Amino acid sequence: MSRTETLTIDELGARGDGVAKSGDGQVFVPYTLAGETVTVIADGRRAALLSVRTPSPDRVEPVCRHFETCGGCALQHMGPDAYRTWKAGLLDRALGARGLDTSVIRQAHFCEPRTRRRAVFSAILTEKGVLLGFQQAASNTVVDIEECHVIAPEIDAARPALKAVLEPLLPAGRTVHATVNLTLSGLDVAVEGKIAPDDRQKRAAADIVRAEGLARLTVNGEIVLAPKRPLVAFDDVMVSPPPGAFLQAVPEMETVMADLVTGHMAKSKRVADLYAGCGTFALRLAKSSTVHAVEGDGPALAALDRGFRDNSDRKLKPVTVERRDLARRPMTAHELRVFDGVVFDPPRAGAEAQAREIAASTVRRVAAISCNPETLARDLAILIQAGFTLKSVTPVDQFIWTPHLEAVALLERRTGRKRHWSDM
Ligand SMILES: C[S@@+](CC[C@H](N)C(=O)[O-])C[C@H]1O[C@@H](n2cnc3c(N)ncnc32)[C@H](O)[C@@H]1O
Repeated sequence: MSRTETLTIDELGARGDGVAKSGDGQVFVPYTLAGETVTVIADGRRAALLSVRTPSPDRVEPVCRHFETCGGCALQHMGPDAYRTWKAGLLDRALGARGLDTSVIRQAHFCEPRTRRRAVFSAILTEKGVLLGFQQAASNTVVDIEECHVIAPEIDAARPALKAVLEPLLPAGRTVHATVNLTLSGLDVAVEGKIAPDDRQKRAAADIVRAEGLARLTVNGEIVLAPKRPLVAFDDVMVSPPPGAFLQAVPEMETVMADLVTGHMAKSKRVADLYAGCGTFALRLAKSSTVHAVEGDGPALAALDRGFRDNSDRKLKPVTVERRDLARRPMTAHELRVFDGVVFDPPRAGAEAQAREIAASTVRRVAAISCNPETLARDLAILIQAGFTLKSVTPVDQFIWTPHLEAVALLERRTGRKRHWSDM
């Protein structure tokens, strides 16, 4: 049953919500800051903010008119200094909770607003036309945004064109997702959802794609029109990503991460790049090492492979590819014996099974990239137990105003383990 309460916020939790004591337990209050006294409507452990009675000195006016309605950002009400301290501290907390050495955490890198080159919009056709934006926090409601301070200006400016493309494709009332990647050739738009547009609908959408100068439009993986081949550059290696491809969110932050990874692998002759995507790291590493790229997504791996073959003038060392589900079938310690370096960059759930195999292998140098400090800390602990030393961990904030934090960890050990992890 919901109740109105006045609470004092003790701290921000890992998801950016204020945490307050209430009765015997804790209550989480979004859009609050440590030290604030707030009035809320609480329902169990969640509470909705009614008013801020005593604002924190760190409180600022949010830059976006949709803040608190659109579920995209959680922390625009926090001043930049406090935000940066809190954000970098997420890594400190996650590593500290596992008893790991936090003194090796390096200075964080922060992206600027309006730099994200990949956006996953929600869209729905209503009586008012197409609504395009992000889903309200903890709800299916699509917030029709009129501005966004996170995405690149090219994507923000294309919102009317995107609505026009979607209008002929959408049945009324059906929510779809449109992944928009800003590529060197223009916008690559991949629509996914329970829709099956007929030829007439696709022709109408294609006309708008052409008129608006979009690079490509696909619906559920099928090309509607591709006037240009979408291209991205991993340094000077050009790759054509598949529809809706995973790309690191902010190009400048990708460069920071890639420099860390390639610098750490500089002495490794044979590198395994696990969870390789379209080759963000693999194709850069191939400048100085032979690379075996392993990835679960077939189209991403095909793009990586073609990127390698199409860039023969870049004098890359050999790159081999393998499609594999690394959660179910991690590369074994035995398979890893031929590599002196391993890079792994898993999704949020981390790479526990894979980390155990690396721990049991003879691999001596590892770069672990992660967008989840908690699973990263778990996977690092497995490696450290097996004799690796954590040389550095660098926080990279490419998800401004959200509680998501990327990090690059670099590890080394003198000799590889001989025993399997199950012996431990
Ligand atoms: C965080 S992305 C990193 C991609 C790439 N390293 C990059 O920087 O662009 C994680 C990648 O893991 C892949 N992936 C997710 N689950 C996987 C699994 N079980 N086995 C293999 N690859 C998986 C995704 O398709 C995605 O390409």
